[in-house]
Amino acid sequence: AATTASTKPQTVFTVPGLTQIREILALLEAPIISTLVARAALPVDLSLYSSNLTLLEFIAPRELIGELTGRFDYGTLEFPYTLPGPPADKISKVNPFTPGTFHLDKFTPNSNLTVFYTKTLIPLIKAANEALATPASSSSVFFHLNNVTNPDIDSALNLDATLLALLAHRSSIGKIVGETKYASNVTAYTPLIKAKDADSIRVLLTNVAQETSVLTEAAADSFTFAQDWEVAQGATNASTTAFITALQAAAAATYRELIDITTEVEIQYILARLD
Ligand SMILES: O=C(O)C(=O)C[C@]1(C(=O)O)C=C[C@@H](O)C=C1
Repeated sequence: AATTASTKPQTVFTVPGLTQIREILALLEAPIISTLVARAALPVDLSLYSSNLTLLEFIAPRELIGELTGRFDYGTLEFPYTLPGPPADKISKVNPFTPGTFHLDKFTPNSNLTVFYTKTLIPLIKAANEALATPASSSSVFFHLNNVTNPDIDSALNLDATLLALLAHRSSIGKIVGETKYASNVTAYTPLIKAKDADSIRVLLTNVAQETSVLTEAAADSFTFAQDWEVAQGATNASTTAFITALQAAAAATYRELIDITTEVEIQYILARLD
């Protein structure tokens, strides 16, 4: 049999099982929460996220260089079928899930995420930062920079970009979760896809117990990471500070949004599965 085999090596990747893909989602939680905590240790200047959207101006050239230098040319999603591009999400004008794209290395592929980040999460991060036991004029927890008009803006924007990229990456894995769920129940999904019945697909793929478990883990880890920052500063009441409470609120909002967007990506993916 070996002599008749194609000379072209061909790897067939199997669709991961639900346990496996959930483990991957779980492993992304620590970097997300720890970046969130590190970001909350720096001040938030709201003007960088509102009128002129300086954060997006900061990110745009990085994305452009990534594109021009081929850093996003990592190939197509290697599953045993042709992946169609799910349609644009409800805010984007352009398709944020281009055919074959898996990692979505870009920082801002999903407008829902960007809007959530700038409008909802940034105010929560600001509240957490202001609850830190540090002088209001200080630029950071451990040191003081004397240019108060520039409170470590570049560090803050770098952490914003990293956090956005992690959130985008986690959400894009919804495509794989979608494939896992479709593959394990083709007979149930097929008629719903043919009927374009997004609501029933949502009901079929939602798992409230798993969501509770994901949210509980995020709450526990945000507590631990935030407490570590307080301990490092020598806080005596390190487990009950306003910073920890505020940080946990930010983490809870982040994970609620992540589950919602991941669910939406799963639905969009499955809807296009038979195209
Ligand atoms: O683990 C799953 O079953 C998923 O679909 C992923 C996920 C999540 O984002 O963590 C999303 C929707 C489900 O209701 C539960 C969890």
